[in-house]
Amino acid sequence: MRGVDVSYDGRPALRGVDLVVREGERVALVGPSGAGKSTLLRLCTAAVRQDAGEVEVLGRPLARLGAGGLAAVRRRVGTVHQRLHLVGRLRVVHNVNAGHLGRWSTARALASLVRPREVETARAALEQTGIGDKLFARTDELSGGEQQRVAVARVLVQRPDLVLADEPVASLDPARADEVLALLCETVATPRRALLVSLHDFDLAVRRCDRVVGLREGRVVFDRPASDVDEEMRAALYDTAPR
Ligand SMILES: Nc1ncnc2c1ncn2[C@@H]1O[C@H](COP(=O)(O)OP(=O)(O)OP(=O)(O)O)[C@@H](O)[C@H]1O
Repeated sequence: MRGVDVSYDGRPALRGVDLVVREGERVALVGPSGAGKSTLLRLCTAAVRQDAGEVEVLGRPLARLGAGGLAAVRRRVGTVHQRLHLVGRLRVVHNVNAGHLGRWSTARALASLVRPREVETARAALEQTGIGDKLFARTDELSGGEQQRVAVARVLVQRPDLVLADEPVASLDPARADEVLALLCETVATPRRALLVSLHDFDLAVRRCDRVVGLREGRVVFDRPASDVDEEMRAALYDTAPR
């Protein structure tokens, strides 16, 4: 992103944001509520459009792409949203298999709703997130934390080049949060992939990611390797005295 401004109804949400995420990097976005983290993530799939500046994703300038070009980029991007976008009345296996939809034909996708395909792949992804036994459970009968893990399993089967995750561990207990974030980091641990993840847990961001970007009131206030992040930066971000 270069010089990106976004506003909603004239109220600025991002101001002059510059951000580069390179292949192989795991980058955390941290900052108080309303800082613009979700907006920044939504820019990367053109779910939100900038008022000024440029957004390039996987080498493609989003503003200059037509519907086909945008769809091609989106197929290579996996997302875990705050709202999980799961279909509650479907079995878990179908929600995990939604990760294949960019590659499957419509006929195959419909057939899979009747008789699920790639069941072992879905099971393996769920086992990685710790809920292998929920493969055939109804999704809306799972707890919030379990549903969050279904959304992560969906990204695991998609194997995208870029993972965008908006608070992907918000409803998990600390131990599970750490595990699931580690898993997301692992899915992109190949040279050509990357992860951009917003987190409320500052310590988790520093512990698990390569770089930490602090956002406040729509501006980048720091962008540093995790090993350089210190208490002063945390304090500046959340307006608290250093501990
Ligand atoms: N669809 C929208 N319409 C109007 N204003 C919005 C919309 N989405 C976000 N905003 C505003 O833009 C600003 C940035 O919001 P955003 O959701 O990007 O922040 P955030 O850092 O992700 O917050 P949180 O940590 O609470 O999720 C906030 O002031 C928010 O109220």
